[in-house]
Amino acid sequence: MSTNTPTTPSTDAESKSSDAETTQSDDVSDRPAVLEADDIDHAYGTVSVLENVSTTVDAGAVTALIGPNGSGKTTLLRVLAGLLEPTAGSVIYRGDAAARRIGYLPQQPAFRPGFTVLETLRFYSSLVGADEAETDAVDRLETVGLADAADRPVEALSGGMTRLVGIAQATIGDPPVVVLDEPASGLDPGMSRHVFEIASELAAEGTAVLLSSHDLALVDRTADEVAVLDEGRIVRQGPPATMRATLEVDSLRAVYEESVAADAGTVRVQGVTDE
Ligand SMILES: Nc1ncnc2c1ncn2[C@@H]1O[C@H](COP(=O)(O)OP(=O)(O)OP(=O)(O)O)[C@@H](O)[C@H]1O
Repeated sequence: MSTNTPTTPSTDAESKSSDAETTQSDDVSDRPAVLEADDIDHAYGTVSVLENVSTTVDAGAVTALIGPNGSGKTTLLRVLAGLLEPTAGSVIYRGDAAARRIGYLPQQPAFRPGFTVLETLRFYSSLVGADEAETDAVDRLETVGLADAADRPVEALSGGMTRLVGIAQATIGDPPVVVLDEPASGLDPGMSRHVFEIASELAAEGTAVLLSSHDLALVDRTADEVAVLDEGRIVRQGPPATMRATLEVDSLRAVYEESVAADAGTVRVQGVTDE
């Protein structure tokens, strides 16, 4: 990911965390941009939510958006995923031709009641023309650890299980870009780690994975690139190790605290909170 906002230089050595469990990719040099966003603004009515965001989302990498509540992460993800038209600027897809270019997990996934988990995923597989819709659906369920829930009606799932079905749904058709809005929200610690591992595995296979998260420890360990969003602007971006080194701090949490203006305990509401 690159932006026209403050950036930090990256080197291969710096991009690798010393954490033994890190899954960050080794090589940052040959990741082609799959999505290219240029000078994005977005406003809901008169409320400006994104300003001058220019960035790329790269193949073979996990890119994480972090930022306070209301800073514009969901809005930016939806613009990049092509689900929301920006008020100004453009998003260009530069990936390969694909039946499904972008898979998307919404912040609050919901599925039509009355069908089982397997039927639901089979339906999504058939939409993207998967020849082996049944096998594909079963594989996705196994990947997210939900094979035992295959025959359960979707309305009988817990919140965390529904999110896992959403993640499975987002990867159907092997889209070159997978956008996950807070994929670990509501998941227990083990499943949160598992979901980030899935993101890493997708990136290792060449997928451009873009996610948002408030779990800074998992982001620190997993993401190849991080963009810090504050009040609709990317205020810092780069590999987490580079950001830590630049600011001479030992955690992404400290980078975050140095980068955002929000006071703990107060949500800055764009269009309402005074500058
Ligand atoms: N449909 C909408 N109409 C008007 N304002 C909206 C709409 N959706 C979002 N907003 C406003 O846009 C701003 C950014 O919201 P967004 O959901 O993108 O933030 P976020 O960073 O994803 O927040 P969170 O971490 O709480 O999920 C907020 O001030 C929000 O109230």
